[in-house]
Amino acid sequence: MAEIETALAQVAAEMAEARDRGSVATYIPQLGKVDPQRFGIAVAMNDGRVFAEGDADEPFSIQSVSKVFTLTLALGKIGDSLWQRVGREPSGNPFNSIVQLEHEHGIPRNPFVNAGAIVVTDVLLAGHQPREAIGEILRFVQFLCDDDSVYIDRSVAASEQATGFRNYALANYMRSFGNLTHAPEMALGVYFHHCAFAMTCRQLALAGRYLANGGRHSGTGHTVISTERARRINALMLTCGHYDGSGEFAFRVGIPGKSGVGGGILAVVPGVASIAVWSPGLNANGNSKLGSLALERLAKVMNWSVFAP
Ligand SMILES: NC(=O)CC[C@H](N)C(=O)O
Repeated sequence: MAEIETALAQVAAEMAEARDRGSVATYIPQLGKVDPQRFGIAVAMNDGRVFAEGDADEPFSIQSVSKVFTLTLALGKIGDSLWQRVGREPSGNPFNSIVQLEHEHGIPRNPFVNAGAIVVTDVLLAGHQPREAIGEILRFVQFLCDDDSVYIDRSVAASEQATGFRNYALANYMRSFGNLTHAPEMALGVYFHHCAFAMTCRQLALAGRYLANGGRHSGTGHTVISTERARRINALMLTCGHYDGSGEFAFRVGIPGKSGVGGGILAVVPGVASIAVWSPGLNANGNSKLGSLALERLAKVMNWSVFAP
């Protein structure tokens, strides 16, 4: 097995050479301004060591990677009753698709497509004002990575609030089936803000440690969630974390991962490490092109896979 430092340096050097870097998301205007040449990667090992390469200390918009943290909080809040409102199957459709919702009576396929994540956010909003719910999610993420400097990029949230017509459609549609308990603009206000969290690869890798460590915060030893739930969130990340590219990611990389249209991916090697990678250019499924490739290379040289002995 390769040394992690050497492997990371090799992967970063290879990515720096890459010509085809995908295209940055422009449907959220603010994300379209990010430099596609950026690349960062950080690995937080369960033994406490952290390794990083490239732009690993530059904050980026985590977007849908935040759905892992909101799912964790919602399961903590209402437990398995969440599954009455959200499914656990891959969708085989783009992240912002509306087509299945009609056939499936407003129950989204899984918590990682937009519709599912909006329901999860609706759960977190119960009993709170939107700003309190946003604060709770932010504090949770800051606690996970042990770093109060994680912040909300308000220009990204405002950009999406002004242009997120599909998400308004999804929320209104689910509300018509009774699967949204708050006004769509309230649930979406919280959703757009947690998608707009700005984090570095280092912070994100640290925040994901509990998933690599059986639900325990490996810094403090606190139980974040039960071991069983950590295992299940990892299973959902593997099957649904890359939308209609989830099968390909499992095939090529072989570990659970959750992508975001900001170009970030959080990936988990259960029992070993939490990895965050960032490259803003996306492939056709809206997942980071070089981020996926970097994880494929790293997993291969390190022999990291949930399918290998
Ligand atoms: N895949 C993503 O990262 C999508 C998140 C984005 N905020 C949206 O709702 O469109």
